[in-house]
Amino acid sequence: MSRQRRTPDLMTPDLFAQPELGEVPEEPENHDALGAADITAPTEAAPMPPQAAAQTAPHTTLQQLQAWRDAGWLRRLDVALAGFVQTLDPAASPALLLSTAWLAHMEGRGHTCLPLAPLVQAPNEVLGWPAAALPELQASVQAVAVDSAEVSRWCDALRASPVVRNPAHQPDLGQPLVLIDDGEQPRLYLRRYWNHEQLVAAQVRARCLLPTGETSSVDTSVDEPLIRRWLDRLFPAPAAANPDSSTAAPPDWQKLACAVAMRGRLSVITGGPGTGKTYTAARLLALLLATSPDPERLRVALAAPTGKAAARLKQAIDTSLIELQSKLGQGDDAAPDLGEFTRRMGPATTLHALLGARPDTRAMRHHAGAPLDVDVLIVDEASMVHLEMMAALLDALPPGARLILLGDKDQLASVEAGAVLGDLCRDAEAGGWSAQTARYALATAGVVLPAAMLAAGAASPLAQQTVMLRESRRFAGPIGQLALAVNRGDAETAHRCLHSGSTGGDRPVMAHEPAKLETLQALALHGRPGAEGGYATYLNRVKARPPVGDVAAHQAWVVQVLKAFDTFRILCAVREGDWGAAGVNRSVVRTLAAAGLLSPSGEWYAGRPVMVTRNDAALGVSNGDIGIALPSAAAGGGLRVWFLDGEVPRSVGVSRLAHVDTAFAMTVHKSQGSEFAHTVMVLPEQAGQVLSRELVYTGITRARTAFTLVSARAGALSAAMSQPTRRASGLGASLRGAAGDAA
Ligand SMILES: Nc1ncnc2c1ncn2[C@@H]1O[C@H](COP(=O)(O)OP(=O)(O)OP(=O)(O)O)[C@@H](O)[C@H]1O
Repeated sequence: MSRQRRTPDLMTPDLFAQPELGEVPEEPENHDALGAADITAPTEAAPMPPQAAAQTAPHTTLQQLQAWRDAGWLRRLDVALAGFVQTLDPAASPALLLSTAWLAHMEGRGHTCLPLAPLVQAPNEVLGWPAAALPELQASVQAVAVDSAEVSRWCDALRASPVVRNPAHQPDLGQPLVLIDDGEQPRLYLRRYWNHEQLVAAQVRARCLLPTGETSSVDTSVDEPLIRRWLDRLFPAPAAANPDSSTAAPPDWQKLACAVAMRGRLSVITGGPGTGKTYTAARLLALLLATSPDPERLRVALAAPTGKAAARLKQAIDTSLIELQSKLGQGDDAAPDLGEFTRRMGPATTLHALLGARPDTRAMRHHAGAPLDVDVLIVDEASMVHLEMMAALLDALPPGARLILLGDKDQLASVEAGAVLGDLCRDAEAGGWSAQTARYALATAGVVLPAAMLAAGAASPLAQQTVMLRESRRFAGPIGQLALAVNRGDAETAHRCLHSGSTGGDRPVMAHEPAKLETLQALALHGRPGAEGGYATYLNRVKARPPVGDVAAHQAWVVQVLKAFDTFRILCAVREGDWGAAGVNRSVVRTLAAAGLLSPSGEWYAGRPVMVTRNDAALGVSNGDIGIALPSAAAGGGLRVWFLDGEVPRSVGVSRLAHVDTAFAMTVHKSQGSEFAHTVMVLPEQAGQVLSRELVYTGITRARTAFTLVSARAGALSAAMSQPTRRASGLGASLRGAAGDAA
């Protein structure tokens, strides 16, 4: 890594000094990526000095930032934003410029703010910079803050600038930065993220039942006996207590989750894979219908961050409702007509489509002024919803509508900034229920909440609306054990799961570490030794094309090919490099071509699997959709990319799909919301902080029946497991109402 030497005068400890004269700051570039588009320049309350002054008063802090950029520690954008701040405030202190660049860098890594004290204590860890950066970074941080006890001095330097707003005392005049020093951890925000966080916190607070029950958000019309009657019909009676056992049967968390969702306008149902989140949501819908005074008019919408996850949600809810319909009995007048409701509900959509995202603008068609036309909104895979999207969603939701968030709090957060579900579920494991909730749970669900899970002191309103499902119906075996061990950071058990037992290909969980690329290529071709699998399975089906012109047979063939492709997938931790998704894709294409299974001539060829990388409403495709290029049914018909909507295939001509990647291998990030019978997860030699516990947990839980780890380096899994990610966020503090807003 090349590195420019820093000029000696940059070592000056007093970064609060006025800027030196000399260099013109770098022109700002695409600030919109950081939300700088809504930065307004001079404000009435604090007029900015004229632009001309900026050109005569730059200083060498920018040189330092540029050197860090050249070293690859900062992005161009991070440095450009600092330069932009300096054009707004030519008197910007070095502390402000450094903080701005660090903040932008943090945003690029998924954090919504820059926490000041942790940066002083462990700058490399917070910024994710390599060890080589530590001496310079430490010198700069110490010059800014002196030591952790003096973060207040850093805050003072930031507050001195008119571009930094203190919301407790200053109205929002478009200042690009916001400093929160509210008694919790001092933290710096880009204005946009502060506004999103405030909106989410205010909405969540308003939508949750307060523990006292004395709030306008409480649905006082909750008919507890009616809910109890229906919940007892929808869920099986609890197993009779075993007289020989001293331990009580665990509560029916699913039933509790339904009861809790009936009394607020927000509820969060979290749980690992297969714990019954969608099963519960379907029962909740039946309960809402059964207890609604006007069930025919209840407007329900289903949504998820990706098209694939939305389709899975709809399918799972429909299947559950149809099963329930037969269970409840059609002859019973009191039972809601779930079949009719399923038809009326319509398809599940992506959140982008639901909110009416438009190209080239962040503004949505639906917002507080033009709210969504729904009474109940169920959002699955909520762990993938980033802060900006959650803010847009809550803004567009009518005040009286119910929002039900489903998701696994332990999964990877979105690539974009924020980990909202993780923040909302911070206390989900512990419960934290109030005495009032305990009474309500007993009255409506017959659930006795364990005493150890009741709040010791004041109960949080959000905790009253959050239920964690704890029993996996799908992952009781080795994949579940491995996922659990990873989640706990228990490397020994994870290693035992991966390496004990026979060496044949029949074990559900296996590992090759350290592995060679040839091992991965062999897996891609035929799956595990002795078991059918790999990409040969679907490619052999591609070859069995039905006679040209037979449209029905063609349709059935397309469905078979697409389903066969979904039985096996390679997931990579990173995109670049030999062990990244791009390199593995190239290598797999070569392997399959050498085996005579593919004829990759040019960009498009029969059997090429692709992932859509950009939403395109006109084509009806969403970012993350996966399709396969296959010839159309007609004679001489060209290649089209076929996608599956439930059981129904649809296609788009290849020439119209400009934004796609080959999808033999995809990143773990992109695989969220999908499952494959056999999942192979590839870990590279080097991945630094990208290799996190959440990443490997997410990869493992994509596997339905078999999981294979292919690691370029021995010990990479253990290293990843020891690295849980905690995204910097002030949402928890904002939910507690710690930070007010003067505007
Ligand atoms: N209480 C239950 N009784 C019987 N079967 C159940 C129960 N809860 C869930 N299941 C079954 O377990 C399976 C997994 O449930 P479901 O798909 O709802 O889990 P999930 O948490 O939504 O999974 P994912 O993480 O994949 O979204 C389904 O087949 C479902 O029908």
